[in-house]
Amino acid sequence: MPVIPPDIAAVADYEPHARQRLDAAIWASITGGSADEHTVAENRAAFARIRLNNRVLADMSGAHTRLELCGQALEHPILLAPTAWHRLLHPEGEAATVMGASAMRAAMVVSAMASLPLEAIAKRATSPLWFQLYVQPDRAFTHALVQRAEAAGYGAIVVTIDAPVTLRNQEQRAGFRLPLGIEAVNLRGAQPPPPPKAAAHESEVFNGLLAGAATWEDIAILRARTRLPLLLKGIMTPADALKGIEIGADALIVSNHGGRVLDTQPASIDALPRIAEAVAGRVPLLLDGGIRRGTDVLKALALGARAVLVGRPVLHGLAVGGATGVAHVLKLLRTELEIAMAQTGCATLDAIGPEVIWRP
Ligand SMILES: Cc1cc2nc3c(=O)[nH]c(=O)nc-3n(C[C@H](O)[C@H](O)[C@H](O)COP(=O)(O)O)c2cc1C
Ligand SMILES: CCCCCCC(=O)C(=O)O
Repeated sequence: MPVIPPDIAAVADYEPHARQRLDAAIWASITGGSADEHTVAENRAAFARIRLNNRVLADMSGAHTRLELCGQALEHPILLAPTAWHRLLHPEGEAATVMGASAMRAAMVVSAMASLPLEAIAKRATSPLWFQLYVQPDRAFTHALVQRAEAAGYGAIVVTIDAPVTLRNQEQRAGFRLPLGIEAVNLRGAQPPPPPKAAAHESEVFNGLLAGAATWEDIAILRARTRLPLLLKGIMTPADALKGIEIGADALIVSNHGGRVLDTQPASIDALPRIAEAVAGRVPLLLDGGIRRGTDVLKALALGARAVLVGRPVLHGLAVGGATGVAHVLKLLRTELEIAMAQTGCATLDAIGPEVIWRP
């Protein structure tokens, strides 16, 4: 049984312990963002800028954090964001993560790039599991993968739409390579993308990397093919949010991919209010990027999100303490959320509204 280091009082305290345990290139790969990492920093800075109003003497009897989302009853609004290759961080990989998530009754979004078979992960789950999809250049394979997730009992499909190409300089400088024996096992057997047609002087982005990239047309096809709720992850503008609703998405995830895609995008929490205004309650919004405190969860809910997802802190917990570390990270966040609800006089998630945000 791994012991949680005694100096851990908040999720950020896991970070130095995880760094100590991990190879430097793996650390760079999970911590890093895109290019100069302005958006990574901004995701945190934006939460810190938002101020809260306290409310005193509220009746908190019967207080709870339960909610319903995409047809599923959840104990609390803190989900595990999809993240690739958990065996990089712990020998049991996603099997440990899902046990930690289940212990805290947290819904987990399993990455298309998971390092264990999606069926094996599902067998260990006792809390809701959703499957995250990257549309593969091999579309027949993509649709078969969705069917596998349906058959294994996943409760929703989350299509990530913001990362057809990325620029990860910290990862490149550290020379990150997947170690032998760790791979995205669920993508085995997909036809590789067509070889780049570009000659040396031509664009390897337009003629190579983007070959087979998804478009809105693919989302419409997926919508028609799955009976599961379909979520789009990577929405950062009202225009894309409205397009997603038009195409039949059941929920939208406001996300800049933890600052790992387009550097100098705004913080996801800063993008949320305008998207919430445009969406006007037609579909639920979720948010990720920089959630490190229960007060961050409360702020996201106050500004229009129904739930949040957490990325890196879960990976830090996994690296330090396996399933126990994951469960502890979730427990810390949930307890902090409950404290923040008590201090702002909100007995339920529905009671968390814009008035908890302090305005000058
Ligand atoms: C190491 C790592 C791997 C990730 N892998 C995926 C992935 O496979 N699919 C995906 O949609 N998002 C992926 N993401 C993005 C997360 O789902 C999420 O958007 C982001 O981590 C949220 O920000 P946070 O880390 O500040 O909580 C990854 C993020 C990290 C840090
Ligand atoms: C071309 C993008 C590959 C990304 C693999 C996993 C992921 O999403 C990440 O952020 O890392």
